[in-house]
Order: sequence, then structure tokens, then C-alpha cells
Amino acid sequence: MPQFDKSLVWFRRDLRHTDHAALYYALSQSQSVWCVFVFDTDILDALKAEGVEQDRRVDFLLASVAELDEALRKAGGGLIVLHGAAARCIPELAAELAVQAVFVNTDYEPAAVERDAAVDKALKKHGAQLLSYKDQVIFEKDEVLTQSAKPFSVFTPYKNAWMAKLAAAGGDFYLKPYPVENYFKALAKPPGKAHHGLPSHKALGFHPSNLQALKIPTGMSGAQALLEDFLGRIGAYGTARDFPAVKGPSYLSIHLRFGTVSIRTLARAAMQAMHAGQGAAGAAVWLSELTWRDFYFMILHHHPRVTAKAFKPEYDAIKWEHGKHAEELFAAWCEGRTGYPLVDAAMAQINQTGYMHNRLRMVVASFLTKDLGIDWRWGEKYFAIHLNDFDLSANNGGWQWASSSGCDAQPYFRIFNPVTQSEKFDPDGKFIRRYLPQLAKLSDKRIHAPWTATPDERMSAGVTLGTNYPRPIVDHAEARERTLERYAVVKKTEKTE
Ligand SMILES: Cc1cc2nc3c(=O)[nH]c(=O)nc-3n(C[C@H](O)[C@H](O)[C@H](O)COP(=O)(O)OP(=O)(O)OC[C@H]3O[C@@H](n4cnc5c(N)ncnc54)[C@H](O)[C@@H]3O)c2cc1C
Repeated sequence: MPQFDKSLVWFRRDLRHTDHAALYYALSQSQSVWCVFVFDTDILDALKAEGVEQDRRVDFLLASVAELDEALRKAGGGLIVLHGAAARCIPELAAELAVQAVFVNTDYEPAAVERDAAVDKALKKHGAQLLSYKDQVIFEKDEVLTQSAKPFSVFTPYKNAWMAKLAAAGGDFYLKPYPVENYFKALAKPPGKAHHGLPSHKALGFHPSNLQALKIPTGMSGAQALLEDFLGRIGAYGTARDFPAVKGPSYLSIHLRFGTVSIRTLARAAMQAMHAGQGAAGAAVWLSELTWRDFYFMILHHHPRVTAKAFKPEYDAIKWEHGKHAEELFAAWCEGRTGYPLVDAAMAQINQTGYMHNRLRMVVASFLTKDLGIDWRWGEKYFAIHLNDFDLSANNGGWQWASSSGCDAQPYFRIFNPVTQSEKFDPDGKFIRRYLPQLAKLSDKRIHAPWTATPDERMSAGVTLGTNYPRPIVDHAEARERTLERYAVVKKTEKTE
């Protein structure tokens, strides 16, 4: 006998109707289950307050929610779609429908944890409860600990323990899909028209973005198409993933962000490719990247202070550049006007598409913190606003890695040289030419550092420094020295670690 007469599943960053923990538990434990998604004004208004008028994530959500609704309807239910503050809307809807439980997949971000606690409290006033399940990650919270039962702060031993836990359970136990479809008969149709239908862009307060023009695939079908495409080239991932001009990575990050595909599906696909022999090496590297994702969720759960502070507290003593000059340098970085082509092309990529290749995220983050001496939190915030796949845990982890303040971060004295990174990872300048057409005619040798070209070379390539392309805003060698001085406050600790 089901435990509950009526339940509600609140979809958040899990926009799929298959292999979904909360939906599975709700359907298998309830007589009747409604499904809801809220366009949360607490989140959308914060974006608007930053001056954002178009956001590809809003378009991605609209398309993916529409696909989910259609899939749920075909399965016998449908999606209630609301627009308001979720912390208020959910308890109100739960009371209106007289449900006994609201099922969700656990969200680990501090603001979401707070919101969910408030929702739970409000539900309890009506005799209902919030039931939360692990779904976003393979292992959460305290599931993978050191031998002394402490959270890991170094990735490789974490990954080894993560892999050992999978293997100890027979390899596929934690990767099995939830058989949601066996319980679809418990799905209830949305009650009346008032709660159905998607809000328009206008109602949400945003203009349509260029998501469609970019052909970024949305929804469960988009995730499936990207996965199939990637599995055909997963074997090459280990080497191809470092070259931004090459189709090396999966481009699935936005889908992991919004849960249009389950992490179990992806980890299973990686494991299968690893065991299939062909493509095994690339698949193992990719699985390791998915493990980094779990790692940063775990770090955020155990150390929520990282959202504002350095993971290694001594790094908070660093004096970053400030004032008007710092703001000008930051604006040049944001707008891709640093005079370093790889950095500027990378910033053009994020500004035009909302995506940035992983190698370039590392390069531009290093450039901002270690060439310009700007606080990593400025860059972190810029990424949070502009990345389609923005995820607090991975973004914070990435920025703290690049600025050396994070757990298992790059040592402070390792400072990427933006020119040699360019020569190594975009050797023929293909990526730079795609985003900086004004440099396209420079030779493969000069395109990484246009100021090193002779005046004749620049003239015949149509490049005029200071006119159609900036001169470098800092000298890398000098900046490197300044950074080593800036980081001297943490030097002692690093050496003794
Ligand atoms: C400064 C900085 C900021 C970043 N911000 C984000 C962010 O906001 N959201 C985000 O998803 N990733 C972030 N990353 C990690 C990484 O750059 C992206 O996950 C990756 O580029 C997404 O492209 P993909 O899906 O094609 O990746 P693939 O190479 O195909 O990797 C597959 C998946 O593994 C996960 N993954 C890969 N690398 C990492 C990593 N280093 N840390 C955590 N997870 C990883 C992602 O979920 C990714 O989708 C950041 C990295 C840096 C250096």
C-alpha cells in the first residue's frame, strides 16, 4: 500500500522524467502525484538586479520545461508551472492540493539549503513534509570520506576512494537508473488551466537570447543527442579536450546543470566505454572529470564558507588590486580587450555563447588573478552571470583552483603564461581567428602575440595596435614578479605543506 495519498514532486535542476530519484520515490510511495516547476523570482530577480536582460539559461529552461511537460503528459500527468517566489509558492500549492509530502532532489547550494529548510518548515504547519533525495551526484555529503572519517580536500585520493566505493558495490549499483516508468500510473494531471502553460519571456521579464541561433540543444532530447555524438569520440577525449578549436569535450555541462540527463546515465556510459576496450583511456579521463564535479559538490557541502572566503584561510590575507585602475583592468578582461589574443578570444566566446572551453577557463582565471592581480571573486561573479552552465560548486572550485586559494589548487607560483598557453593549445591560431577576425591574417607564429610582429607584418595583416586590436595591458614577466610578491604572504605556508 502506498504511504501517501497525495504527493507533489518539485522539479528544480532535474528537468527529466526518467531516472529521477525524487519522482521515483514519490510515484512508488503515493497514490497520486502532481509535478511542479517554479520560475523562481528569487533567482530571476537577482539576475535582473545585475542588469541582465537576456539570459540563455532562461531560454534553456523554457524549452526544457516545455519538453518535460510534454513527456509527463504522455506518461499520464503533466507539469504545473508557476512563476513566483518558490519558497512561498510551493507551500501554498501543497496546501491547495492537500498533499502530504513534497518530494525533491537535494540541492547543495547554501541558498537552496536555506530555501528548502524554510519550505519544509512552512509545509510542516500544514502537516506535510519535504522529502529530499540524492540525485545530482553519484556520492554526496559524507558518503566518501578519508580513513579517519574526514572529508577529503585533495582530489586524487578522493577519486580513488570514490572509485573503490563504486567497485565495492559491484560496479553498477550506484549507477543504476531509477525505474520511474514502472510507476507512471500514479501521475496526476495538473488541476485546471490556472496552473498550466509556460510564462512568456515578457512575463518573466527577459528578452529572448541567442540560444536558438547558437543551436544549443535543449531538454532531454538535446542531452541525448549530445551524449550520442560524444560517445562516438570519447576515446579521443584525453588528448582532444585541451584544444579549444577542436570538438573534444562533451558540451553536456548545461544539461548536467539543469538535469536534463542524469549523472548516473553519464557515469554508466563512461564505465561501459572504459570496459569496452576501444576508447577506454578517453572514457577514464572523462569519468575523472565527472568525479571532479562530485568532489566540488562535496567541498561546498562541507565548507559552505568557500562561497565568500578562500578555502585556505591564509589566502584571504592577499591584497588584491583595487580602485579605479583595478576596475579598468577588470573591464578590459570582461570585454576581451587585454591585448593577449587567447584571453580575448576566450572572453569573446563566453560573451557571445555563454560557454567557455575548460582550458580557457583556466587561462583567463589565471590571467585575471595572477597577471592583473584582481580578486578571484570578481571573476567568479562574472562567470556566474555569463556561463550557461554556471554551477556554484564547480565555478567556485575552478576559481579557487586558478587563484591557488582552493583545496588541491594549483601552487601559487605556477603562473600560466598566456602566450605559451596559446602556442601550445591553439598552435595554428584557429580558435583565436574564430573569435578575433581582425587578427586572422597574422601568421600562425605571430597571432599569439601580435606586438611581436614587425610593423610590416602587422600592416600586411591589417592589424594596427591600439586601433583595431589593443596593446597588452600588462607585461606578463613584470606581472609575474608582482604576483610572486603579492603571494608572499602565503609563501611560508605553501613551503611547509
Ligand atoms: C574558473 C573555472 C570555472 C568553472 N565554472 C564551471 C561552472 O560554473 N560549471 C561547470 O559545470 N563547470 C565549471 N568549470 C569546469 C569545466 O570548465 C566545465 O565543466 C567544462 O568546461 C564544461 O564543458 P563540457 O561539458 O564540454 O565538459 P567535459 O570536458 O565534457 O566534462 C564533462 C562534465 O564533467 C564536469 N567537469 C568537467 N571538468 C570539471 C571541473 N574542473 N570541475 C567540476 N566539474 C567538471 C562537468 O559537469 C562537465 O560537463 C569551471 C572551470 C574553471 C577552471
